[in-house]
Amino acid sequence: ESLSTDLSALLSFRSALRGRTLSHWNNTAAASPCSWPGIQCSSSSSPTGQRVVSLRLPAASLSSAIPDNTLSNLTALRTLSLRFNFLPSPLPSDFSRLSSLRNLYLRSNRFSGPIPDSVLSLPNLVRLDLSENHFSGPIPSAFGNLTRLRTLFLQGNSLSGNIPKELTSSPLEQFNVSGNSLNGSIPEGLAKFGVSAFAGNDLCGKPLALVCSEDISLPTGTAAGGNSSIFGGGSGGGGSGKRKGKLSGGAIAGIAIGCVLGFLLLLALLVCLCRSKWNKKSRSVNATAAAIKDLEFYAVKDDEKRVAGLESGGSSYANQDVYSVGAMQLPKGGGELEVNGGFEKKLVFFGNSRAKAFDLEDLLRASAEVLGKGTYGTTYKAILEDGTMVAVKRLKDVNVPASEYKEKIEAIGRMENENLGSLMAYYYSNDEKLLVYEYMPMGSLSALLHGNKGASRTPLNWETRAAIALGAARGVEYLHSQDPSTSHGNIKSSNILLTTKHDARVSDFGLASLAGSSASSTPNRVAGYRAPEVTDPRKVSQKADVYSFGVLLLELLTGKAPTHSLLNEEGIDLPRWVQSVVCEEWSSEVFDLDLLRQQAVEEEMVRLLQLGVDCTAQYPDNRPPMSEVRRQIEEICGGGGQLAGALEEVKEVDVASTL
Ligand SMILES: Nc1ncnc2c1ncn2[C@@H]1O[C@H](COP(=O)(O)OP(=O)(O)OP(=O)(O)O)[C@@H](O)[C@H]1O
Repeated sequence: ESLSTDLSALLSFRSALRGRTLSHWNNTAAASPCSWPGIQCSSSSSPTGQRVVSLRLPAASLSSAIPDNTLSNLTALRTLSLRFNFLPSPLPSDFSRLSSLRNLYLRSNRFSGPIPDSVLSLPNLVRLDLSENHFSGPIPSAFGNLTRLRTLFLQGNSLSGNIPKELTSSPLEQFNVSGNSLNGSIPEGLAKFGVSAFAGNDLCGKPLALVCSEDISLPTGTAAGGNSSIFGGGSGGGGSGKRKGKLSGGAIAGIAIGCVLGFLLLLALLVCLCRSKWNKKSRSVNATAAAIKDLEFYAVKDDEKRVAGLESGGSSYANQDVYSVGAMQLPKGGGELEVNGGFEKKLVFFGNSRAKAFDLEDLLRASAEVLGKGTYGTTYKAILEDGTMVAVKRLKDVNVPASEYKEKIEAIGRMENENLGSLMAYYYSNDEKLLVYEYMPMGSLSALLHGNKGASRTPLNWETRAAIALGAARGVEYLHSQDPSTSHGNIKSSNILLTTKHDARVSDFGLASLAGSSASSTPNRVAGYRAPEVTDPRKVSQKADVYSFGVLLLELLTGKAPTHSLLNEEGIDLPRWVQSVVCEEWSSEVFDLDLLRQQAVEEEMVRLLQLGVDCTAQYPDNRPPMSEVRRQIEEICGGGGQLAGALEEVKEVDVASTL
């Protein structure tokens, strides 16, 4: 068994299932599947050699049953996440071959029937999530044999019967069976998981307020019929005639206790009902807070992209994959934000067509990944249950009153142009400000230019760069045309997002004026784009935008980020570096090597470079307006017709391999 066994297992899995993510699994590009989306391998220096150890395909539109002899051949697999798909039963019968499996996440699929024996025979399972499926029948007592099991999520199925007491022999730390058809008493050792772990069943015993009937021991006098027991003196039969027709002291006490218990039960039921209603209402907000705290934790802890759940670690709908990432444990339960003030606990959508396409609850259920931390907050990619992908920006340190905030965000939402990133919705509370954008699958120009330096990357040709420059110029020109005081304030390559056709969309506009004081401490990567006259980044202008756009043009042509180490070593910025080289001679030295291969377009490249230099003039008045910049780019690059041709060509490029 080796990586090649894993490769063929994955290929047979791919041909049997054909999901969205699987179409990016490219067997011709590499003999190793380790760089395919969703796959992680062990290091080649590990004792067993390089093997596939993690397969994560959340919300990948997988909808047919997994056949035998596919996944089960990934015998070194430790984590398998197939949550939020449409997978039906059965699991492959050879599933138990995955004996190294630690984490199995199958939440929100269409699995039905009894919980499969093959899962119960995975001896090393630590985390198991089978929630939100259609599993039925009893909870097998064999769970008790999984001696390492720490997380067991079975909520939202149709399981029936008792909760086996054997479960208490597993070292469970997380447990949830809510929303099934279970009955009987809750085994004592599980009471610590709280009411929410058991709600929505017919269960009794701690932690529920419903006391099991066998625990209610009433005085004997109340229980028996017989000739004189309840009318007698409680001693059974020997009552005097005087007492006939009267209740004995014991009977009265019994009835009184019965009444009190009955009342308590009723009260408990009422409390349960109210709580579940309240929980439903408040979960969204609390979960957002807790979830985002979780995500934040990851963003802070590790800059790498990590798959995380956008769900509350503390609620019954707890995180799953998050817990399997490395050895880190997320803080649980915490993160409850007290939200005050009159605001609507819902997403506010823009535009009619997309109105209410999803709600906050959907967003909270989405799986999420940190895309990056920017000036105004952290951005996450969230995959909704139906597969829709959105980018969610959590703003930090917003420094304007609510009314002004809403007004500004709504002004941003009203802007529509094919070269502007589209703001779909926002969420506002005192503690959380979220912006939901359309997700751009190709990522940013920054990633495209500087992301992949390996041999496998596809160089970005002149036509593509010119088309991106023109699209971005059109987007910024549109913004500037709204009002002389409207400006972007943060033009840079990570804010130029690309569609799969490499169309440029300018994003992040309008946020500068909302930012709090912390945004004024400029990170290096932003500083390179900033016009020299800008001292407070919150006070932006159209002329300052033109300067930043000029830096962007120079970046496109030189392939150097404004923070490039070469520039830092020389202690100068990109515009000055370009000028210093160019002044000596209009040499091709400045251009990206990838561009120099296209000798034929050097003249155009030089003209665009000159435009970049003009835009980055020291004095704002010497910079051309954006409409002029756009016009010149059109002229230099041959306008619509030629670019359209270039785009057609770009479509052919394997988009996945360009990043
Ligand atoms: N809608 C989106 N689709 C895809 N990727 C996005 C989207 N929005 C942002 N990103 C990417 O997420 C990352 C973080 O974005 P974010 O806007 O938070 O920070 P930034 O662009 O690096 O800095 P700043 O906040 O100063 O704009 C960036 O790499 C950005 O390109």
